[in-house]
Amino acid sequence: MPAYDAIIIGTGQAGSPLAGRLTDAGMKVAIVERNLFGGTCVNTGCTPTKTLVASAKTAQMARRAAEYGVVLDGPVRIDMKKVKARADAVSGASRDGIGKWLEGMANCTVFRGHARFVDRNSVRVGDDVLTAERIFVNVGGRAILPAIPGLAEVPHLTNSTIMDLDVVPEHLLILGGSYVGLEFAQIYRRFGAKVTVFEPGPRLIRREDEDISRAVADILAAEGIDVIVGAANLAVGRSGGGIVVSHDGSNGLKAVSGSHLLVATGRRPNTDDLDADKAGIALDAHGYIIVDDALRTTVDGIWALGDCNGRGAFTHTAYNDFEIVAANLLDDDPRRVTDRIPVYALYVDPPLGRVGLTETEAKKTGRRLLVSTRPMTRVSRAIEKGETQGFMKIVADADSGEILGAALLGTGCDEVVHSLIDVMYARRPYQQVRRGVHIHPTVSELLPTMLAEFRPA
Ligand SMILES: Cc1cc2nc3c(=O)[nH]c(=O)nc-3n(C[C@H](O)[C@H](O)[C@H](O)COP(=O)(O)OP(=O)(O)OC[C@H]3O[C@@H](n4cnc5c(N)ncnc54)[C@H](O)[C@@H]3O)c2cc1C
Ligand SMILES: NC(=O)c1ccc[n+]([C@@H]2O[C@H](COP(=O)([O-])OP(=O)(O)OC[C@H]3O[C@@H](n4cnc5c(N)ncnc54)[C@H](O)[C@@H]3O)[C@@H](O)[C@H]2O)c1
Repeated sequence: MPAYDAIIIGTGQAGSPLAGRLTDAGMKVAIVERNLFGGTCVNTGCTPTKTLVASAKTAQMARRAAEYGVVLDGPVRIDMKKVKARADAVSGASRDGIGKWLEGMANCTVFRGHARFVDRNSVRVGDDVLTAERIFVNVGGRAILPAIPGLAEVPHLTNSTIMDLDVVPEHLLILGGSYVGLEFAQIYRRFGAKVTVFEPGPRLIRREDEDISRAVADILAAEGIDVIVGAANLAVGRSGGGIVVSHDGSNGLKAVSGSHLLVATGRRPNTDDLDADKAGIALDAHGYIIVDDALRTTVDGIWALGDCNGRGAFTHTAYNDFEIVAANLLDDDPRRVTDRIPVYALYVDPPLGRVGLTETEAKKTGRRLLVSTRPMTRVSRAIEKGETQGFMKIVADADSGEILGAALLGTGCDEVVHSLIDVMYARRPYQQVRRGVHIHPTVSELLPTMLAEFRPA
């Protein structure tokens, strides 16, 4: 039984950097990966999707070229094999970099295979049983396949298998109108597919404020994406050579036929095949590993990081989990999950940059609120770029001046939102940055103006 100082299960966004820190600290580490180095983000998540978003944006700008006085002879055509090759190359370089780094890391042994707990100190990988005093679980998650009638009988794609497509679907049907569904909806629409999104909820991206949902729906509708919200009793089946999605609409049963089906209905943690119970690790009702504020599981000497602990669902939260665990373990620095402010972006174009509470959530706190909004049609840089869709909204506490949250939907807003993120981390009231002079012409230059224009909510 090879004995290690630490075992890491999974080479996602937390596991690999943790291997680096632990070996630097002199520990002998085993890291186990059952599939591709780098996990979801690198192989089937952020990296390939944002590469596809870039191809889709280029196609869209090429279609709009004449508006900018740029002459392109002939219609825009998509070479999907090249689009895929570009995404594969970007992902591949990242994956190979991580693989080489781990395999060349002094004091680190890489095991390729599926890890299962044997007990609280040991893990089986194939014929090997590894033991260690410390075990770090970074197993991530995968797409949920919901219990929709007919789904098991029809060919369907997930965020993983859609990466293998090297043709543009004639008509892409998408179940789920949230991050995964909407990013792929716009990507494939811009590649020339007909796209229909089915969302059982009353609106798209339901966690956001209604005005944001509406604005995103308008942006997608303007590009010809069909969105069906309130789609009840969804069922799928075959129709000729294709697939049909049926749902109860306002006037009875409706059916839409398409060539491909993408399931984008949420994710589940990879804990069902981990034998976590053999180590005594407690899971919640959805299979997430229960952790405390320092990411310790219910078993001494076992930590859970990244998507599998249910405390975050993004690459930056998984990486921050690594920072928290390393700080507590190696630096005597009591970093906590609750120090983290929720931040994320939705990469439709224009993107939605988000930080903190939504306006709806802020209202529920009972605080007196200030709100400032500005349409992108009143942002010079957006006008100059010819990208005036969307609007920006900032919410603050009227008494303390604390910025509580922001939803910035507009060109460049995945970057612009970081000005506000930094003020929130610095725990400064908005008055301290309201008079800051930002660079003209940028979208960011309107943030001080918006802070000066706060009105009671
Ligand atoms: C389509 C899509 C787009 C996304 N875009 C973004 C984005 O733009 N920005 C963002 O911040 N987030 C994005 N995300 C989310 C982001 O990808 C995840 O939050 C992040 O990858 C989670 O990292 P992780 O380290 O928790 O797990 P993962 O990256 O999933 O890594 C887990 C690893 O563990 C391995 N593993 C699992 N079980 C075992 C086992 N028993 N034995 C051995 N190995 C095992 C897996 O093979 C995998 O390599 C996206 C997700 C999807 C699906
Ligand atoms: N830009 C980003 O950072 C980014 C991009 C993609 C994914 N992600 C991560 O991936 C996670 C998963 O994203 P997601 O969009 O798959 O899940 P989600 O949980 O955000 O949304 C799932 C959607 O599917 C709908 N749904 C549920 N059951 C359904 C059914 N049976 N039929 C049709 N629709 C159904 C839900 O109402 C919801 O709108 C996110 O939480 C996010 O953390 C992040």
